[in-house]
Amino acid sequence: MAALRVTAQKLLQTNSAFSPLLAVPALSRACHHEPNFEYINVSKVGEKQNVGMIELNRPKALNALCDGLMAEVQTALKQFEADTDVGCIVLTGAGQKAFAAGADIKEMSGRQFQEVFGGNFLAHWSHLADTTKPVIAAVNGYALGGGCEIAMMCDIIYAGEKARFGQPEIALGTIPGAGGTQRLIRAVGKSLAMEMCLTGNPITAQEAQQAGLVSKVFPADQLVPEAVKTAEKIASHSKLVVAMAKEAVNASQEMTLREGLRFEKRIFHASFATNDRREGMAAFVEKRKADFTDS
Ligand SMILES: CC(C)=CC(=O)SCCNC(=O)CCNC(=O)[C@H](O)C(C)(C)COP(=O)(O)OP(=O)(O)OC[C@H]1O[C@@H](n2cnc3c(N)ncnc32)[C@H](O)[C@@H]1OP(=O)(O)O
Repeated sequence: MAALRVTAQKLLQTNSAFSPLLAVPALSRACHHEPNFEYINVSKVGEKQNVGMIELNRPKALNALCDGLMAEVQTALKQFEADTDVGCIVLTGAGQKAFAAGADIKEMSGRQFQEVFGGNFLAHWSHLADTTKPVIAAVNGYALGGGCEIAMMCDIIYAGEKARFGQPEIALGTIPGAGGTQRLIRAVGKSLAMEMCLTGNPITAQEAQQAGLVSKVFPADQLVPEAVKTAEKIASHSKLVVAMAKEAVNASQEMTLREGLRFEKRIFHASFATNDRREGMAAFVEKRKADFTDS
């Protein structure tokens, strides 16, 4: 309990001037099992405390994604995956200047080919894309390089009005390595993806929304509360069936239309094996609210 109080105090002190968490209407609570995170803030938020919140917290380095930070994100995601109360996760950056300005260039600059190739550098980042619970990226400010890539690993991207999305690796003499070319082309099409990767120029939140990278744009101070509101809505449904829906949507990126349609239908059939499908339909017929048991 004392540790919980200290963590909550730390959360408030660290970000009291600008933390988007403070704008979340429902009480946010630091996680019970929280190890000593150095680079991120982790809490459960929402009225029912069923939304996992991960806030990248290296504001002096514009939340650059050093190895330690990415390892902590992986740990927090594993915790939320295992937490049966959590139905959705929100990933955001501390402050409004940056979601994340990319991989930590200072850390990366001395690395050699044999180290990055031999050690399969960046492989562990994909944990974010493999999460079975839905993840919403709430992007204020810069989402550049790896920052844009981790946003694209999430299932939904909401942006603040001043967000900037870009793949500026070309100016560093390298190229995106955590899905920047592949996910971008699927999200915005070849011409814009190519332009972004070859010029390094970022696009605005509004351009990203028009092109399809972002689903909604909000005033900066409303971004996280809106993301939490959506996360709460998702968390109010059956976690089992939410995972099925997420898998079906994601499958389309890797399948032909014919394969995707078959896969979707089979998952739809599978939902009939769940108690929650029975409960959801019974609740509609009986004109009452469904009481899902995630079974
Ligand atoms: C994942 C893969 C495969 C690759 C990558 O992600 S490579 C990185 C791609 N990202 C970038 O190239 C962006 C680098 N940052 C910038 O261009 C600028 O910082 C900016 C345009 C985002 C903001 O410029 P501003 O003038 O407002 O702020 P700065 O003084 O430049 O930055 C403040 C502070 O943060 C440090 N910083 C920023 N980005 C990074 C980064 N990616 N890695 C490490 N450190 C970063 C910056 O050095 C400065 O700190 P110091 O004053 O202590 O040097």
